[in-house]
Amino acid sequence: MVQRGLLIVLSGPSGVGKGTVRKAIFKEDGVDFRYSISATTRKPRPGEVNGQDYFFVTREEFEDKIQNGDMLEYAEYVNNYYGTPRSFIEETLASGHDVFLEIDVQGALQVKTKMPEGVYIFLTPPDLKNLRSRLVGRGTDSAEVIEKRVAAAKDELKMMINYNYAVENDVVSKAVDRIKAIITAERLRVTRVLGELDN
Ligand SMILES: Nc1ncnc2c1ncn2[C@@H]1O[C@H](COP(=O)(O)OP(=O)(O)OP(=O)(O)O)[C@@H](O)[C@H]1O
Ligand SMILES: Nc1nc2c(ncn2[C@@H]2O[C@H](COP(=O)(O)O)[C@@H](O)[C@H]2O)c(=O)[nH]1
Repeated sequence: MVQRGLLIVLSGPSGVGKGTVRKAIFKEDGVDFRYSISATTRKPRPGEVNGQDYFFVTREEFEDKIQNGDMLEYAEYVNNYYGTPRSFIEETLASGHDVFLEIDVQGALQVKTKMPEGVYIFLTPPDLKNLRSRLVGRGTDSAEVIEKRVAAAKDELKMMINYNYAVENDVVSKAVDRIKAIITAERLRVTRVLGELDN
């Protein structure tokens, strides 16, 4: 029987560096995670590619997917829907591959309720001032949207307690090493629990 893959959920406020850290992890030697591409009603930013960064859909299309049960989780965040297509997660885990989700806090907590065996990692900024300057420095959002994202972050940080791990993203390479260590330990724990080392 194929051993089920590990579900890894990286979450935290917008601008903390989830995408930056995730891309750096994926470049590391020996890392073979499958990335779950989310669906969103947000408009693509310059350079974003449909089917690679997100599946960009209309509100009507997204609401149809919700109705059809196609979303493992979804959230409305700063006036747009974001969600995780269910079939990719189920099929990929069943085929024995590890799946990596990079989603907001509302969504991560929904997934944790449904799939508590996953590894839930909250990426935290050194402080809120730093978070705001990362959002400003990224240059992708209006001042109004940045204020909404920082306001959301204040509530999201309070949810850190519900995660298995908190990782500070002070320096990208350090955050990458911390997350890799967590995943190595979790994989060993899961293997042991399944009794693979009994023989
Ligand atoms: N450790 C770090 N130190 C300084 N800047 C960082 C660090 N990590 C990420 N950044 C910068 O912060 C900005 C936001 O990063 P990123 O887009 O990866 O955040 P995110 O959490 O994925 O955001 P969103 O949830 O909105 O997609 C980027 O400009 C990125 O280069
Ligand atoms: N609940 C979900 N949140 C998601 C998903 N995909 C991305 N996100 C999060 O939304 C915000 C905003 O993203 P942005 O690309 O507009 O900056 C951020 O926190 C993302 O991590 C998802 O499938 N479900």
